Amino acid sequence: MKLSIVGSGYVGTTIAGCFADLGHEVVNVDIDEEIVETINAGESPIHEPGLEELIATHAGETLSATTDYEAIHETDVTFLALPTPSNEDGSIDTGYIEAAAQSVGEVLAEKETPHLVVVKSTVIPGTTEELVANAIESTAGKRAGEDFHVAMNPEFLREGSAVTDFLEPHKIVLGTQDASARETLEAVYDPLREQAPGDPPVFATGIREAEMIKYANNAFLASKISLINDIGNICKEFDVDAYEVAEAIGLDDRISEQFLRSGVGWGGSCFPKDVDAIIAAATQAGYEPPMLEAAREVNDHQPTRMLELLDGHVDSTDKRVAVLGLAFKPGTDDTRNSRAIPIIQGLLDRDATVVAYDPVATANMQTHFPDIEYADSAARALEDASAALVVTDWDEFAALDTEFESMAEPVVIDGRRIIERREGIVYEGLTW
Ligand SMILES: NC(=O)C1=CN([C@@H]2O[C@H](COP(=O)(O)OP(=O)(O)OC[C@H]3O[C@@H](n4cnc5c(N)ncnc54)[C@H](O)[C@@H]3O)[C@@H](O)[C@H]2O)C=CC1
Ligand SMILES: O=C(O)[C@H]1O[C@H](OP(=O)(O)OP(=O)(O)OC[C@H]2O[C@@H](n3ccc(=O)[nH]c3=O)[C@H](O)[C@@H]2O)[C@H](O)[C@@H](O)[C@@H]1O
Repeated sequence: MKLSIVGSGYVGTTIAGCFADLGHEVVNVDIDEEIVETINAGESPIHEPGLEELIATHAGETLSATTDYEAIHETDVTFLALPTPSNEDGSIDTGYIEAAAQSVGEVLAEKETPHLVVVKSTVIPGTTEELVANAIESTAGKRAGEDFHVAMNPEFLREGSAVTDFLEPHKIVLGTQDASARETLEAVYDPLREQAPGDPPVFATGIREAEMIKYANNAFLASKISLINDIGNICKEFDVDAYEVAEAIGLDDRISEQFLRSGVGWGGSCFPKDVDAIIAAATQAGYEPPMLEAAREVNDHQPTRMLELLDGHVDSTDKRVAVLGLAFKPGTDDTRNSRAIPIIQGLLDRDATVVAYDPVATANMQTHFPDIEYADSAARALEDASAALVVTDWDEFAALDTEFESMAEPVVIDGRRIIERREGIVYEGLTW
């Protein structure tokens, strides 16, 4: 099939490369010329394992990119993979998706053959059928459900494993309001289902349900982490190892072992944004969700607890303190909503001299904190430091050993259970 994908960021580029690899003819439409040129040169504009190879293989053949929305005219299906960032009050900013939908409508005005517009972005229930359909109608001069169709197909990939997650999904959720849209979307995913291990189930549902499923999925996972952090904090009070507890409860199929790593909490471009967005939307609708508010509160508090553990060992005023790990999780250079941000801010509030290290995320953190010191290795960050705070579970931190000997005071506060307790260091785990 011929697919156009509007927005070529983490989601848009990943699904473009994967759909091309599955045999579809794909064009990426993005307003960013540099991204477009990069894809057309056979390179990936984002760092994701396996994506560079897919783009190199298919660019110039069945994969291309353009800034010209006209390319949509030649395609059957358009995916909208636009950002839906947070407004000040936590609600989603629908400006990007509305602008893109209007541009799509301008092209559909001249198109005579059937067209399906699929929302891939994470959006509040009602956005696809109302805002997106209306925006297209306004510029196309056509009717949704008659002249063109809309659908919602949430995405569950994770950064750092985006290609594998997309090609080997736990489920494919198709939100449609009519049979023809559902059949078209099923045809888009048929090649993926044929090759994916375990024949992932297709969950056909309504558009609003599909929109909500995405928020429910992320809210549930974020809450699961907050719950294990709450339990972990209790464990710490009773000198109980929260990781032993998590391992045991994870053996119960009803709980499952995944997302039970307690520590300094969840960050990234999605969990915080999506939890905020669904709380804001629910509150506006008249229901304040106490569980989700508590999940957010626990998450906001974990960095404070980590800093309080530090205070119990060291007065960090005018002392060098190492922060190991700046990315919101290992395998990415993304620092959006990283737990390192409140940790660094808390250290600066204590007048500590912060020396930070991350294998790949230094440049991104420099935009948040241009004036702190950045080391080029964990070993250098530890030199003369009176404490080290471990914020990201990069594997290389597990290998640190004699490097701790160069610290002024060998206090290690571990927010991710990545350093082993050992002789010669004063070790504090956040929840163990
Ligand atoms: N990043 C992730 O891991 C996941 C993200 N999502 C959701 O997918 C959506 C997209 O997220 P990302 O890919 O991370 O965003 P992103 O910020 O990485 O990429 C968005 C792209 O859209 C382009 N763009 C903006 N306005 C445009 C316009 N009018 N026309 C054409 N292109 C335009 C930007 O230049 C950028 O390349 C969001 O709603 C997000 O919540 C869902 C699952 C996973
Ligand atoms: O909507 C999205 O964008 C995506 O958000 C998350 O993916 P992502 O944010 O890339 O990364 P995760 O692996 O889920 O980690 C999120 C945060 O939770 C933390 N985490 C994760 C697992 C855990 O057990 N404990 C824990 O603290 C990580 O350190 C990280 O800060 C979801 O896992 C994806 O399914 C979803 O598509």
